[in-house]
Amino acid sequence: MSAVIEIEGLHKAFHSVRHGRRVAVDGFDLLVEAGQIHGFLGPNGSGKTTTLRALLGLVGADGGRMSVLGVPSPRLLPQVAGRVGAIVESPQFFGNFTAYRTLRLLALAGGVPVSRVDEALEQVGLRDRGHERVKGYSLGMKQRLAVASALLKDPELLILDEPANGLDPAGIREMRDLMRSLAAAGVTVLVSSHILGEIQLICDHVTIISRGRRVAAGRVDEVLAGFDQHEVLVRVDEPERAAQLLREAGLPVTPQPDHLLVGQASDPTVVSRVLGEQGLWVRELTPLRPDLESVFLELTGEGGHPTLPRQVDGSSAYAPGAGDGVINLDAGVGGRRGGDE
Ligand SMILES: Nc1ncnc2c1ncn2[C@@H]1O[C@H](COP(=O)(O)OP(=O)(O)OP(=O)(O)O)[C@@H](O)[C@H]1O
Repeated sequence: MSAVIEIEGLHKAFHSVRHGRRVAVDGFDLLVEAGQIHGFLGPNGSGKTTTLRALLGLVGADGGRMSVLGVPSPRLLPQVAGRVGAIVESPQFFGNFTAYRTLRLLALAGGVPVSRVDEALEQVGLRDRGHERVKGYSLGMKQRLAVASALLKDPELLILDEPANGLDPAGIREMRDLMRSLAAAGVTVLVSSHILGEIQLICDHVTIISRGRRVAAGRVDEVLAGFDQHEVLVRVDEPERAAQLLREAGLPVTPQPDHLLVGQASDPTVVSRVLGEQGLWVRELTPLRPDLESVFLELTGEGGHPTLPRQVDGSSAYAPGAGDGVINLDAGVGGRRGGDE
């Protein structure tokens, strides 16, 4: 896999008379490889937009190394700009123009064949409505028009900053389908968001940023596996007796009001066997898998974990240093490893 975006050690601080110096991005790393739909996740104000703006030369970085499609960015970005589509700042469209006219103007200005206009409208599902005025468009349609404007040059890489922002569930689903179809067509997509369910549904890889630093990166399933406690939820008629039997079998049990949480149950049949052998039959046995939301909340310290962000990393290219509160997951290996907390 070739690197499409590489960021190493990006630093950016803003200075203002009122707030003084504010560090927005603090030694951040990002690796996006060809063919990925890569989710860039972080809470509000964690540095996502600043990172993307710095990558594209819309704001100057204070330090770090960045490249896009193999060339140093932003210095040599113009060399590959024709292969990159990006929507980092919401484009404003003239309400009285149709989508077709809008894109035609952009195509002419950008030296793109006008024949691409219909194709781009088709790609975002606006072909049938392309001759309507933009002011009559829904927010979702405007977002899709924005994506169409980035697709005009038929890019290899598409960078989208919060494309689902402000969309209703139907609009979010349209955006998701659009990204999937682009990825199927071979476009590498980097999409920032704080809508975690969306990212989990669309993206194969993820990088999580918190307070300007990367706290997790890798394949979504590997990042999630690093947080799998192998817990199962058990419902049974005699919970107290069941808890005692399970503890005697060496399994940690946390009683809840209407069920038991049993840890270290990577093989849930152990639980049913221990209980069944004593005549206790389970009514429900559900393995609990972490989702991106719970992992995100834990990593970004927004879920009641006041500890410093830890790092989960499925990418060998940026194996974090030892002894810095890091969890390092080798590609393809689940489970927690390395220095934890
Ligand atoms: N032009 C600017 N001047 C001063 N501070 C800024 C500027 N742009 C961003 N910041 C600050 O940098 C930090 C990171 O902001 P950034 O917009 O990159 O975060 P974000 O992750 O994109 O957030 P959101 O999801 O809310 O868009 C914030 O504290 C923000 O206030």
